[in-house]
Amino acid sequence: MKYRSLYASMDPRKLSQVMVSTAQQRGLDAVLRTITDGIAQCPNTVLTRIWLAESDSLCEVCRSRNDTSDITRSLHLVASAGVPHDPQADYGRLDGAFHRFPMGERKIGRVVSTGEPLRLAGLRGDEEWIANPAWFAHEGVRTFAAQPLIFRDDVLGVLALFDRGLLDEEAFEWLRIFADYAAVSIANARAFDEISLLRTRLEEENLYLREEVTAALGMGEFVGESQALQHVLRQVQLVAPTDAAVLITGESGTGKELVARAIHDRSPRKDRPLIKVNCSAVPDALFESEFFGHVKGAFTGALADRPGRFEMADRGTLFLDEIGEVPLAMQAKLLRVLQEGEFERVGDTRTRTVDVRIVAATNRDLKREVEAGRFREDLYYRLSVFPVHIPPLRERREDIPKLALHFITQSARRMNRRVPRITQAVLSQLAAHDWPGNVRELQNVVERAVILSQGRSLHVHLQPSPSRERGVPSLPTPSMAQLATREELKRQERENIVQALRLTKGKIFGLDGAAVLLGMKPTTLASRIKALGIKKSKLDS
Ligand SMILES: Nc1ncnc2c1ncn2[C@@H]1O[C@H](COP(=O)(O)OP(=O)(O)OP(=O)(O)O)[C@@H](O)[C@H]1O
Repeated sequence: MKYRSLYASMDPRKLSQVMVSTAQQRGLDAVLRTITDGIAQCPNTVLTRIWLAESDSLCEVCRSRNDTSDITRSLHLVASAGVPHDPQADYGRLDGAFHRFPMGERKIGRVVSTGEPLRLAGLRGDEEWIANPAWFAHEGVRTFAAQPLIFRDDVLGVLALFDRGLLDEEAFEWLRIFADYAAVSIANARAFDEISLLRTRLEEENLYLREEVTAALGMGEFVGESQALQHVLRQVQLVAPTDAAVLITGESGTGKELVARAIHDRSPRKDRPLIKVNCSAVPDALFESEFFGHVKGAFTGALADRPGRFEMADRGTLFLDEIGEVPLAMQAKLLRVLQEGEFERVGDTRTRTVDVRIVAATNRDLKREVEAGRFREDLYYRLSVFPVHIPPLRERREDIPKLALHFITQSARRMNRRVPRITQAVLSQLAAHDWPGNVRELQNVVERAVILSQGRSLHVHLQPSPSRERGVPSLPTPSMAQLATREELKRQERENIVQALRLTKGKIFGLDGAAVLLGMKPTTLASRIKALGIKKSKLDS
């Protein structure tokens, strides 16, 4: 048997290369493999192995063997590599006879329990402690060396080496330095794995919560078929896949946030977060920290480092609601991050970079704000690359019945109640109202009405709408005080049904059918339609 140079084991240059390669790895498995594969390349190495102290339940091999009875820590073989004489032998296997050692048992266990290294050079192969003398002889093992892997006074495990050379003191010292370095890498890799796991868990949780919130608030679903809303939706489809900044304008409660979410959800950034800043809710003095974060001690109350909204939205979308409320001094800093993607946390000198798509919204006339000198013109143009305007509800009254029905169903479901009936009269009332608070006001009014209805017909209480006085057309409302002849009543009933059928596009059954609007059983309505000779084909006239 021909051996390589006896004293060339643990070549320091080779070891330092392995250290560099190890530093480039992140996860624990990769770090362990890099260490053992690296040492296996040193001259004379037969086999090198790492055992780490952990409980059986954390060990994959023990779990797969259903051998997780011992809940205390023992040593588990986690990495192995070598250069066998027999090319068929697999020295990378982890599940062999020496997979697990109880603490303190045999040489490996004792190195860990004492924290003392061990070097046994000049072995003959017949020493009493050797478990497999035939293997020692076959491989020509002359040295067994083991270094504890110690990180911050904690013995993590052991790095062991079976070598064909006579490992001298100096080489053994190199192995100790290497083991210290390996222990730090292992501890860091474990921390990295834990952080990755937590991050994945947080991302999953975040996704779950976002879906829950979306479902609970009925977000993401646009209701309404008016030309105006369809135009908005077409703009959303167009701009969403790009990275262009969007400025959404419209009165309060028109659905600006809904549009912002729709843009994000239809964009390539949809798997990253949409972070919202309500600029009207941030005190002037805290804007900078809110946007860019701060470092510990930057100001009174800055007890720890904190990332700002820009960092949180990295690779996602930042929704700046009420952008018109951002103070002038802050606008310059905002412009810089929009132009260069760079900023510093408050109290920090390090410049950070982010990749954020901006969607801003305002109910102010931002152009007028620019003219009045309250909003920077350059920032205005940066933000309004693609403007989207949502008209107020009073300019798209045809959306009101559908929206009302949508909110009735949604509220009833949320409150675990039967969906109350809504009559034509109530619908007329809603359609005629001016809705200064727009869709949100409609939603609130309907929600309140659903609570009061207790599962019966829906009644709403609205302040008289000024629109009536201005002669905005409303749906006919039958008056109880009016006396009518049989013929008039029949005509009114006919008109009423025709009106309801027009609103539902001829649909009788279902939650969005005319029967619900009229508060009738669908079968009764169907027979009335027949009796009154109403033809669906004539509804448009
Ligand atoms: N077309 C629509 N279909 C369904 N729901 C809508 C629609 N438009 C708005 N809403 C709902 O109305 C409520 C108000 O909408 P949103 O918060 O998006 O308005 P906003 O314009 O951002 O309001 P503000 O200016 O006060 O921030 C939300 O619950 C939203 O889901």
